[in-house]
Amino acid sequence: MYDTFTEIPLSERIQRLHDASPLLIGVFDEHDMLRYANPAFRRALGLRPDAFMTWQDLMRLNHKQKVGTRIDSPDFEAWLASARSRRGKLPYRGFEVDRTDGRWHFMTESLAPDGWMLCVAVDITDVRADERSLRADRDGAWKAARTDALTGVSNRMHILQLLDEQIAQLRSGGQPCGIALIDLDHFKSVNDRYGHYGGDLVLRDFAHVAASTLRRVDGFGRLGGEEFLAVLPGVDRAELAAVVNRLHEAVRRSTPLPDYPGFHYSFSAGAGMLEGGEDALTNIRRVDHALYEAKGSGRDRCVMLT
Ligand SMILES: Nc1nc2c(ncn2[C@@H]2O[C@H](COP(=O)(O)OP(=O)(O)OP(=O)(O)O)[C@@H](O)[C@H]2O)c(=O)[nH]1
Repeated sequence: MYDTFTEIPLSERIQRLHDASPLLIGVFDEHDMLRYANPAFRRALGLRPDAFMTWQDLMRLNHKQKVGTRIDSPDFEAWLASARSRRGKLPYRGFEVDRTDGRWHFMTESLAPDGWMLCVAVDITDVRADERSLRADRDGAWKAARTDALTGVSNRMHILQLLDEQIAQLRSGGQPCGIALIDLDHFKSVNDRYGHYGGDLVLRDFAHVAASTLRRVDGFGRLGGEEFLAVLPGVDRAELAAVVNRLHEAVRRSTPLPDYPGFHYSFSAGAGMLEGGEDALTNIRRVDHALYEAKGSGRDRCVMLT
């Protein structure tokens, strides 16, 4: 398509506007890999013109080089897990971002049904600065209310809320959704042998491994104790089984206790497709039966509901 006055192709005109704009414009694919970023986006996040990476690696780079997004948390992995638990879960959201150079951005995320995401941010450093600390406190409280303090993933309330949203989607004719109820095996003996602190390290490791294995659109939260729930929109039974299988393999490779490099742990899972005709707790009860069966038949396995 051509601009009628100047004969410049519209796509090129849009490209030039992006290149010159102080707006940060970035596009991530369904695997959260950066696929497009305009120069302002690259400058703000300290990215070279030819660099493409996942959002997680981008945040790692920002944290290491102290550029771009300000990440003050002493536990970077917990910060990452917490940020991921909210990232790309809604069709649209906007939030304020604090940068290491003292500037502030209002970042928006627009999600397409296929998982691609458009991120556009505007500099708001000079706007309503007086109320910023108030807003930051409010946002901090909002996040804390949805985050599991030990592992950084969604807490019980937040993951059940994500589950409710998927049930509502299903009821309005939306995509299918898989769920997996996961329980670490023999966790009491992990605590007995390595102490409560050792047990906590294992819980954090599992949350980290799961967050790295699942997709951005997936929900993942700790229901309590050593029990977790994964919510996987858009998968069928075979894909659901493959995801849990990948998680099993990743956990088998993991060595969460630095003082005991030979220590490994496992989990059992019950998994199935979400039923739109049932509420969240009834759905969880169904996969809980499968989890019980997985425990009873030897652990370190997943039982899929038919
Ligand atoms: N370290 C630590 N332990 C916890 C936490 N929450 C719950 N636990 C412990 O997790 C253990 C769960 O034990 P059980 O429910 O008996 O199950 P299990 O030993 O994992 O055995 P199976 O589930 O049958 O494989 C208990 O010892 C709890 O004290 C926590 O936040 N940190």
